[in-house]
Amino acid sequence: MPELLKAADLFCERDERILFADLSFAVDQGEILHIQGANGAGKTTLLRRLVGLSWVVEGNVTWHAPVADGDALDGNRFWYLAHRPAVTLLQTPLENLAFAMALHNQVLAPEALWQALSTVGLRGYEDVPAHSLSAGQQRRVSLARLYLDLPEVRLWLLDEPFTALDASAVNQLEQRIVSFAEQGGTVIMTSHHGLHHAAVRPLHIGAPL
Ligand SMILES: Nc1ncnc2c1ncn2[C@@H]1O[C@H](COP(=O)(O)OP(=O)(O)OP(=O)(O)O)[C@@H](O)[C@H]1O
Repeated sequence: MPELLKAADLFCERDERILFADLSFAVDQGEILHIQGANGAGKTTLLRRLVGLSWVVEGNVTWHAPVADGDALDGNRFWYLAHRPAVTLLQTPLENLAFAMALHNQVLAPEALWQALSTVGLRGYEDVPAHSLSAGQQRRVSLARLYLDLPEVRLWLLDEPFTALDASAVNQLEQRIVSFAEQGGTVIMTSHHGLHHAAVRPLHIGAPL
């Protein structure tokens, strides 16, 4: 079976500093690729390149089909949760989640959205504007997408998903990531937070920590 995602000979230079060079790796189904590195090492830049949102990384990325630099992947088949939670502050958590679904050309029953929000601890906050939520609650709005049942979404790209979460939410997200991988899903994530499981494969970029 071909790898789900393959990156070859990636090279990135910013402001005359080489962030990474000759970087090659592949990710298979059921794996969790944990991109690690110091602040500024280029983790977000790399993740954006894998999704096709970066124009500054040379090299080849293949996700079943070639993904050119600046050529976004088919968004219906993966979740990309960026470093900042993509939450529209004037919308409620429910509206944010429904909008994310619409971008995926999906319509789920409202009960499924309520359930996902409840799972991430936002019961009672479904209908308040997101600007009145705390940083951790806004992160949870973004993470609620990971609790929707979308069989065609087999890849998650998560940029620092644990940011602003309390200990129990960190624990819950760890378990969710692991169970997704155990069901054959693939996760590529950046995090300064350690994740310990047999399915985790570290990928270190930049100078040794
Ligand atoms: N738009 C930009 N223009 C110029 N340099 C940039 C730009 N975006 C990022 N950089 C630089 O690229 C380097 C890598 O940034 P990136 O956000 O990928 O790092 P990171 O490893 O994700 O860091 P952190 O752990 O702090 O989130 C940084 O030195 C940053 O200043």
